[in-house]
Amino acid sequence: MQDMKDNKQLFGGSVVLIGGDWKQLTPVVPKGNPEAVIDASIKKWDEYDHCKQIELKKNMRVNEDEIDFIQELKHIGNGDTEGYSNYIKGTDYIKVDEENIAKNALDLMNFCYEPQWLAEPEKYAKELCGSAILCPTNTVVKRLNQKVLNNLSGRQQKTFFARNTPLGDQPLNALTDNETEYSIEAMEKIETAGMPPHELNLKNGAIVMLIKNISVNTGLCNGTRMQITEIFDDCIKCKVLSGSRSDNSDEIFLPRCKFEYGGTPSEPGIHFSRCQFPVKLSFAMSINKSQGQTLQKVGIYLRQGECFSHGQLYTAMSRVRTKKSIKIVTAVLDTNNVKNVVWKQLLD
Ligand SMILES: Nc1ncnc2c1ncn2[C@@H]1O[C@H](COP(=O)(O)OP(=O)(O)OP(=O)(O)O)[C@@H](O)[C@H]1O
Repeated sequence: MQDMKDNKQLFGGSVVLIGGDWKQLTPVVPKGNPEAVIDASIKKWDEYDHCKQIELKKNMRVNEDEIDFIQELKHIGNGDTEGYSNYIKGTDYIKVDEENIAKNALDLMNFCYEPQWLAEPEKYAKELCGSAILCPTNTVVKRLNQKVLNNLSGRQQKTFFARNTPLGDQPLNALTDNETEYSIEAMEKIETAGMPPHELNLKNGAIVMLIKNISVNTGLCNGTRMQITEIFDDCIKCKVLSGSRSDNSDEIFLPRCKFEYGGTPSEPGIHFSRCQFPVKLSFAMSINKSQGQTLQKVGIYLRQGECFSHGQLYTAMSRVRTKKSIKIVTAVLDTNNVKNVVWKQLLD
């Protein structure tokens, strides 16, 4: 901006509006400890002192009559130990109210995805799309997605295996047999948030998330939720259910796309390209991926691991409009306590 406007002031003298919520998740720093994450915050930017902060005070997502829930979300987001009776003194745990507890994954699944919705997924597309199971890590997300998919009745089911091709100097055929086997296996095992899996299980009626910006202007962007309506060998047909195209339930055809992995310090190991449909199952998703979404029901699954990073619990709980739209499976059976990580340096 400075170059374009030939002006050495910050942003070339233009007014720039940056929006965000300090209580929500931070940018991801691969393998970063809390100090590294805090260091990556905009608060550590040299020019941060030049920014004027304007506070938006009203929660527009939560229903206006949910006064206690609005207050509770503030307490959780700010990590308040005072004035919030659900805080367990001397710890970073809070007690979840009984009405928001689910006993296990099955309970949670039945809450988020009612059996009748799974039996007639096309009829209940909006309902299925309005729900999500959220977890702190992607490994658990994958397992839960498969569980819901198994319970979904769909007339067509297909598994698509990606084509993984090594990039860089050494082609696979230059390696010995053992090395080739190892390299192929290594590529197939790699899963990241920004790339579809090597093995993609799809079914008619399944809820998936687009993981590539196809056309931002027309609402087909990373994070758009859709329902699979037809599966072909070389493309999939999907109904768009979230974002600007959701009102007219547009249907689109998606071909396979190329994704690239490696070649950067945050993506160690083999450098390769993966050719796969640009979607991931999205009955369950990571809390990070849910940031920005508004949902009708949220199931938070913590049995395989508590929230471990700043703002995860707050982000997960603040996706919905009412408190009764949340159920949580806590880390330990018969305990209602969940960990709430808040790094105060990131707050105001
Ligand atoms: N001006 C408004 N009038 C009515 N409702 C609004 C308005 N702005 C936002 N909302 C409601 O709040 C919800 C969240 O809005 P939006 O996604 O723009 O907020 P956000 O700041 O990006 O939220 P978050 O960061 O928590 O995801 C919307 O789905 C909508 O229901």
